[in-house]
Amino acid sequence: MVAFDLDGTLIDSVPDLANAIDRMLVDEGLSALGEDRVRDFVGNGARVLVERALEAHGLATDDLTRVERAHQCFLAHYAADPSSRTRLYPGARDCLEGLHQAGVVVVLITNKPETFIEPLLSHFSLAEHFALALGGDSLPTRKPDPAPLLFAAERLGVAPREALMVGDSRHDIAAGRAAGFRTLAVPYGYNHGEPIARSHPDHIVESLAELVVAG
Ligand SMILES: O=C(O)COP(=O)(O)O
Ligand SMILES: [Mg+2]
Repeated sequence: MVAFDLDGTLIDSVPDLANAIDRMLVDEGLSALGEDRVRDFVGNGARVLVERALEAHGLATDDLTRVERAHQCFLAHYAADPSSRTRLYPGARDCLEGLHQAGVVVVLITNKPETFIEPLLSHFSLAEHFALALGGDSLPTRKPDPAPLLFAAERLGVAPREALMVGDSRHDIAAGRAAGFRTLAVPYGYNHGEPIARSHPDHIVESLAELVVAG
């Protein structure tokens, strides 16, 4: 079984995430931050993304009324336009098709809210590749907690040591290691501005086109 992360691994979604964050900020009377700033905030789900954008404006995130209003505002903007600027990374489709042809079970484990998974996978005609897709709010905990990975392995009857987690961020590598999966990282995604090598994944590939299925 191969478990893929979504944002920063299969799709370059920051242009649409940043657009929705910036629209939310303008609605809140704040200035837009732009893609380069927002890129480093992605990885721990929508609410944390919103909190980091507010913090970047020096606002305290213990104002729960403001955070919740901003969160709902971001979700509405992102729901209205989740894919028009988002691109599939080179090699992603070939990799998924190759795994499919090799008979490998593929699942999606993202920290993105579950509601956005289906529209994005449909937009890129990728839904058929995934036996299971879990979002950041599908279970009580999300990556770096191993729970979604272990849930997927159990649901599909796969031993964790026979599974591989593929991702772009330290949260993917930490979750994979904690679940007993092997880990493979791509260096082109979003990792809070840090090189993913610092997380010591078992493998790093420059492109998913290089992903070789072992065993
Ligand atoms: O939405 C996020 O924060 C990150 O999503 P990902 O887990 O697919 O990278
Ligand atoms: Mg990611």
